[in-house]
Amino acid sequence: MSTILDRLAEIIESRKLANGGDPATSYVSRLFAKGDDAILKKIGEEATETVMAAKDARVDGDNAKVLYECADLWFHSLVMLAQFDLSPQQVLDELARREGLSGLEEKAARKDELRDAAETQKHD
Ligand SMILES: N=c1c2ncn([C@@H]3O[C@H](COP(=O)(O)OP(=O)(O)OP(=O)(O)O)[C@@H](O)[C@H]3O)c2ncn1[C@@H]1O[C@H](COP(=O)(O)O)[C@@H](O)[C@H]1O
Repeated sequence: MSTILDRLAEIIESRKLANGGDPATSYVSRLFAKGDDAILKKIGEEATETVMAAKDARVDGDNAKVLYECADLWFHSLVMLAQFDLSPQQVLDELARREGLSGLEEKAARKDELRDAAETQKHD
């Protein structure tokens, strides 16, 4: 059974100009026609709006606005993934790969790697 992420990704893919998408009738095609900068600008805007909604929710208790803005952010992230020929499944696979790996352990391992790389450079 396909998920909403798969179905949306499929619709978004069909909106690419190369697949017959029409900027006159489709918001997504319009974004593709504008290109990288317009898509990335939307991600920045939607991320900021999500942060602002979350901050406001702590004051006015309107958690629904957080959901609404987060949906906008996820949606535009799907458009960005399609622009780079990536799929939501690949993001889910990356999350699955990280399953059970503590963020703190991963961070410590990354620091060790950086330290080792710096040591190697010093001795080169
Ligand atoms: N899920 C969405 C979706 N979520 C948000 N949006 C649009 O994203 C935009 C969000 O931008 P803002 O909140 O900043 O509002 P705005 O001021 O209108 O935006 P801009 O003028 O800056 O573009 C709005 O125009 C929303 O309508 C979406 N547009 C489309 N979809 C899905 O994508 C499908 C294909 O859409 P079309 O390509 O338009 O047919 C649709 O059937 C939906 O399933």
